Amino acid sequence: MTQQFETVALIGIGLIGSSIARDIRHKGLAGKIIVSTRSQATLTRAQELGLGDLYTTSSAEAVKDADLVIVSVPVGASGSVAAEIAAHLKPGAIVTDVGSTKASVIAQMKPHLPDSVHFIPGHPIAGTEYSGPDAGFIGLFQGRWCILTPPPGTDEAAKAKLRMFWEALGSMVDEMDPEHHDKVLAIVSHLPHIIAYNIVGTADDLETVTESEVIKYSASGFRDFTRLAASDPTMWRDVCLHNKEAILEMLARFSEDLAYLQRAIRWGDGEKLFDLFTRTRTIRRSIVQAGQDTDMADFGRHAMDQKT
Ligand SMILES: NC(=O)C1=CN([C@@H]2O[C@H](COP(=O)(O)OP(=O)(O)OC[C@H]3O[C@@H](n4cnc5c(N)ncnc54)[C@H](O)[C@@H]3O)[C@@H](O)[C@H]2O)C=CC1
Ligand SMILES: O=C(O)C(=O)Cc1ccc(O)cc1
Repeated sequence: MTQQFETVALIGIGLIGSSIARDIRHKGLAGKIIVSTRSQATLTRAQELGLGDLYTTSSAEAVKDADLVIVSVPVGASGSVAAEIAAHLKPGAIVTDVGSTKASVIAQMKPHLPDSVHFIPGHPIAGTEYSGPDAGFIGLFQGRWCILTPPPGTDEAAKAKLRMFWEALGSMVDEMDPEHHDKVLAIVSHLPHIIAYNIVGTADDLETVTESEVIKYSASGFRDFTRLAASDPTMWRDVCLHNKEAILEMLARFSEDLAYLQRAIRWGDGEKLFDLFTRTRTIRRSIVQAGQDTDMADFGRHAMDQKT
């Protein structure tokens, strides 16, 4: 594939940042990759893995010659990263992010960024429950959606360049307004994680009652929840705090529907249960048909052998 950017700066080099680094290198999309992260230990690990060409703990230093800056940090840290890099960005650079929430990231970052750069927030809908630079792998974004939430009036050429970048990583790209993104992601991603954290927590509280049978028999539906509930605590704390309104709205809807289900069970209303379970099965089948059911964690474990 041909080079798309002279210099790319990656701020944050965990699961997502390091997967992007591996893909950029693998596909030859940039002349130079600059890796920056706050902690020296993570930076040293990124260097050992050979994820970039230059390494620095200073995000200001990292961005100064970059044509594309990708911020891949927990959403609660977006504002401080924007404040650190703002005065050092190259005019004409594209600044993007990969955060799981969008309205809050825009509110945190935009006020700091100069008009001389193109700020185009993004969110690849691809990941695993693992984190850190070792967890990334080539091909994470292949066949996955990436949602861009460009502010009104965003330069079309810059948007097209970023779109081409994600397409080169194998993604399908969509555009949305940030509030809509946050509502959609609240139901398809944030709520499932919160439900998983909750059910695993409840089971853990019951351990004295169940005498460790939860662990022993966990090759059942519970096991699927434990995968999601093993996701990074910092990342998911930030998602909850930064998509509060949409998550609370979806949780309220969820609780109402759960009460309906509870009532159907209490009153032995088999028809209601059967109808719901039939409807949901159709949804699963359409997801499988659309090819969106790959177990990313298994794929990740397999692909981690490839490294860079
Ligand atoms: N994990 C997943 O499955 C997905 C995560 N995302 C989003 O991607 C972003 C990054 O997530 P992951 O790569 O999974 O996290 P991670 O925990 O694997 O990596 C986070 C990186 O950010 C660095 N970092 C933390 N605070 C920082 C700061 N203030 N300044 C500079 N670097 C800092 C850490 O050292 C680490 O390198 C998050 O916003 C998350 O919401 C998006 C799609 C999927
Ligand atoms: O591991 C999983 O099943 C995920 O759902 C990965 C994921 C986590 C957060 C995102 O914002 C997007 C994708």
